[in-house]
Amino acid sequence: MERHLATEKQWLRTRLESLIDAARETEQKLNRLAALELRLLEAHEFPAVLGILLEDLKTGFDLDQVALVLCDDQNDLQTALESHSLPEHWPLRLIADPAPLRPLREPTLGSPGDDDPHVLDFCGMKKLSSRALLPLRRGTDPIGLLVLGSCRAERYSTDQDTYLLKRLAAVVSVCLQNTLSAWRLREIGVTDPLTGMRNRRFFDQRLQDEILRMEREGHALACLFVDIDHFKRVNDDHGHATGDHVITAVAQRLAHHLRRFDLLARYGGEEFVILLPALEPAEIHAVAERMRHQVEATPVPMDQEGEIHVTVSIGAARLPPRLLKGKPPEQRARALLNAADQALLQAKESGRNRLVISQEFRDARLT
Ligand SMILES: Nc1nc2c(ncn2[C@@H]2O[C@H](COP(=O)(O)OP(=O)(O)OP(=O)(O)O)[C@@H](O)[C@H]2O)c(=O)[nH]1
Repeated sequence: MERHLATEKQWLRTRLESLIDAARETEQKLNRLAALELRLLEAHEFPAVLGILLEDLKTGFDLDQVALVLCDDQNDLQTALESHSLPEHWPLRLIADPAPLRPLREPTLGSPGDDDPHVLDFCGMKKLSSRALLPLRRGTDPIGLLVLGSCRAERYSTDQDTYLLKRLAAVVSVCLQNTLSAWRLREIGVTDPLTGMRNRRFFDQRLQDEILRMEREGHALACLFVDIDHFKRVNDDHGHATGDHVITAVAQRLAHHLRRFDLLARYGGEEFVILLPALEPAEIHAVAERMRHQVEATPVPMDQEGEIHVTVSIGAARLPPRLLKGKPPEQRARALLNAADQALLQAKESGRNRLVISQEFRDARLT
């Protein structure tokens, strides 16, 4: 009898210890999940949010795959992501039409099946033994799908409780929406509403960055001021709305000649400013001439009243890497802008529809 009791006591002790171990493990998991959610809520930009989801979640929770599908139904998420140059190996797919995600309303656990949305083809679902599909939603609208995958079949089974996964999906949904909203707000603040090009505020920030970059990388920086000639006449003869249309068309013609990392901004009224890093004097001359010539040669078609011919005057300056080296970036920026502005004035005074390159630029040719 005594022996029997001792065995039972031992069995109970072992059982209790294993329950305590399981509870401890669950508590640790909960703490890790809470910490990850907190980091997500504190992250404000896409690289941070996506890095937490696609890398930290995978390593921190011992998963074999974490992939993300996001709906880009307003066509700007791609632009937002491209502005950050994210790692190419991240398993991330954008879809324009959220329809394939609509049937998924709750987390779906178990082994990958033929019913899984076909938009998951990209993330190697076939190699997984179990997966959790977490629908991301704004109210009832799908905004994406988070996939957690494992090579262990028991990791996600159909009978598992989904409370924590639902909570994670809700936090991820809110974070992704907030990040996109913040990006959209920032974009509005730095975009010219008429032309869709960058505005002066963005240009001023970028100019400082480019000056610092030129110091680091040792290349030159060119600035072009471009002003539509006799623009007042366009407004007077055709009305303000037509004038707006012409400003937008000229902006598009100028933008056509830029490289990915050049910058075109509307500086004000009918004046644009362009930054061209790392170009030789002859290249600056060539690109500015191409812009001037294209505006002259391509009249702006109007809806009802034929087309409008306009020309532009361009003032250019190039700050060579060694010029004003060691001076504060603001001083170098001001010198570059003043030189380009003076050149524009000369282009206007000497007859318009022409390119003038500042004296600094000519001096730089000798260095
Ligand atoms: N439609 C339209 N007109 C604008 C806008 N901003 C400024 N303008 C007009 O642009 C004209 C600029 O005129 P001016 O600065 O006298 O210069 P200009 O007639 O272009 O002559 P030059 O620059 O000397 O060749 C003014 O009539 C402004 O009212 C805008 O956003 N839309």
